[in-house]
Amino acid sequence: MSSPPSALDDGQELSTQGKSFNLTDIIMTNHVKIFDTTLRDGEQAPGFSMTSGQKLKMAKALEGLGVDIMEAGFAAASPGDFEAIKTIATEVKDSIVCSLARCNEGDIRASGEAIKPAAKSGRGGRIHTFIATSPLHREFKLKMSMDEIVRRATAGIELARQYTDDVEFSCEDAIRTERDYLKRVVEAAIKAGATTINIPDTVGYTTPEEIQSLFEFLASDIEGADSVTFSAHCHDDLGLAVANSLAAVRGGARQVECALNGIGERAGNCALEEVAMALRTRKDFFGLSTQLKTEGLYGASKLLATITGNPVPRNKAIVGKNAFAHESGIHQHGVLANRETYEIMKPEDVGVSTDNLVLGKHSGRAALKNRAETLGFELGDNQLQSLFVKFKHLADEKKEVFDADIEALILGEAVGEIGPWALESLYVSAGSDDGKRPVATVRLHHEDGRKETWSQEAAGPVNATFLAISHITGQPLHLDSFSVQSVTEGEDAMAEASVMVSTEFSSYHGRGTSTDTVLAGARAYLDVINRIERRADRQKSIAAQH
Ligand SMILES: CC(=O)SCCNC(=O)CCNC(=O)[C@H](O)C(C)(C)COP(=O)(O)OP(=O)(O)OC[C@H]1O[C@@H](n2cnc3c(N)ncnc32)[C@H](O)[C@@H]1OP(=O)(O)O
Ligand SMILES: CC(C)C(=O)C(=O)O
Repeated sequence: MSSPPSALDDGQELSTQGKSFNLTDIIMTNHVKIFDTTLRDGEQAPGFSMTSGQKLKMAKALEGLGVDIMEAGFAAASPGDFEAIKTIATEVKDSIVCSLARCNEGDIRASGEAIKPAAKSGRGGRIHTFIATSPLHREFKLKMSMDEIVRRATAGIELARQYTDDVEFSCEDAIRTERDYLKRVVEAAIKAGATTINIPDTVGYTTPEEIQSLFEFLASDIEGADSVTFSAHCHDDLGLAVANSLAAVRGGARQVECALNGIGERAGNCALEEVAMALRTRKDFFGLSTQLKTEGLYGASKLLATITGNPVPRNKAIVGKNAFAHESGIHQHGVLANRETYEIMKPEDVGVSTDNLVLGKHSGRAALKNRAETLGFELGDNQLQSLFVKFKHLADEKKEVFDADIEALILGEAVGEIGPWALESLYVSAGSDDGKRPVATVRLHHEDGRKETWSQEAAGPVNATFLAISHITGQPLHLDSFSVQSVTEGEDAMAEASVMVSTEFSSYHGRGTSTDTVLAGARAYLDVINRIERRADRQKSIAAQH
């Protein structure tokens, strides 16, 4: 198979506006800087705002990922954002911390003050100042002439340079700006001292070919181009943000602005995890690297989803639950033979665990046998066939078949129903605002005849219920997740609760259903405890046999 042409093939001739030049002569570095804007453009989207503490937590995760620059906020936006940037600039050691500012004195001074802790420590902080340049924004939004915008940009950059040597300038809505005028603004910005020139596709309007040619034009036609880093900032209104960012890089951009999970204004920004893994996976094509520790991508993405309360869609590239999951028999068969049949990246390279064949109704014998073996069961052909029949029946009823379900099938048990513990009654008092905490009274009975009741107070009714169950069973569990979803429609909808728990040795998933959500939760929690106890019993009897 012949390899695809690299973006940086030696001697690649580019033609822009009738001129010819060699891109490798102009772009000396193969390092693409990752400028993360999760905490600024990402946070400014509805439903994604974070407290200062949450921003710091995310900032630490981004630092751990190895982003070159993190835009921590917009210092003039609010006292809270100012303080958050200042704290991040104090705490973050390995990434450059940046604040956004309009081209006006107040914003730039606020940004300069906010990043001072980073500047003082010698690491340096960045001020990112911007002004719109397109005709629409000039006429209707800013109501400024072309000359006035150039004056504002120049003055803003000069002021920013009094605080830091690291000044980024953005021509907002650059894509819809006349090329001649864009050239004029960018040249003025470079003369005024900007060290990074960002070309935003503010409204997600461009196409890969168009943006690549624009960056080639900048690299070849702008005076002072070789003294600055060109940067792309693409929005996803047409679903092209990642493709456009990669095309910009092919055109000469050496900084990509992006956000985890692709969050950002409207449809979002270029997704950090996607652009980073595209550069890594297709290094043969792009010939470029980032300094990201991509193994942290999945964890950082999950942290962001948890902090903002916005789950990552299952089918999201790189970090979605399905990104490395295979349910179809033919795919599973291929992956078991050689992962590369259906995987272009290693799950562990983005921090996803490798045990990810999802068993469901489309799965085949190969995957079932493999999972049974992973769980420690060697099956003969007849046993596998009989298990497969039971498994298919179960998969028709359940969306996903978990390890514990398979264990139960192999051992001939009904799924999620059999003890040793059974819930006899649950009574919960909650909802008053008279200062009393919710109380759950739980009565369980064990198959050995024991019956026990316990009342527990806690911050919430579900928490109180779980604590009471743990008290009776002697199983204090650490929850990985608890969720409830409606599985039928109408006022008496059936709720399905799902509980995930990790112990030292394994993960357990329990389910419970009821029209009462707290009762569904109690059943799911008890389901987990029963699974743990049954497994322990099994292991004891296996040990006794040997
Ligand atoms: C493409 C982007 O993502 S840009 C970043 C967008 N992010 C944000 O806006 C979040 C933070 N913003 C805020 O908190 C507020 O908008 C503030 C505090 C910055 C300003 O609030 P206000 O003073 O009430 O102004 P308001 O938001 O109503 O309007 C923006 C003003 O800035 C002006 N302006 C907009 N961009 C720029 C710029 N780059 N440089 C100079 N002035 C600008 C507008 O012309 C308008 O001026 P006017 O008040 O004289 O009409
Ligand atoms: C401030 C700039 C970079 C921006 O967010 C945009 O144009 O989308």
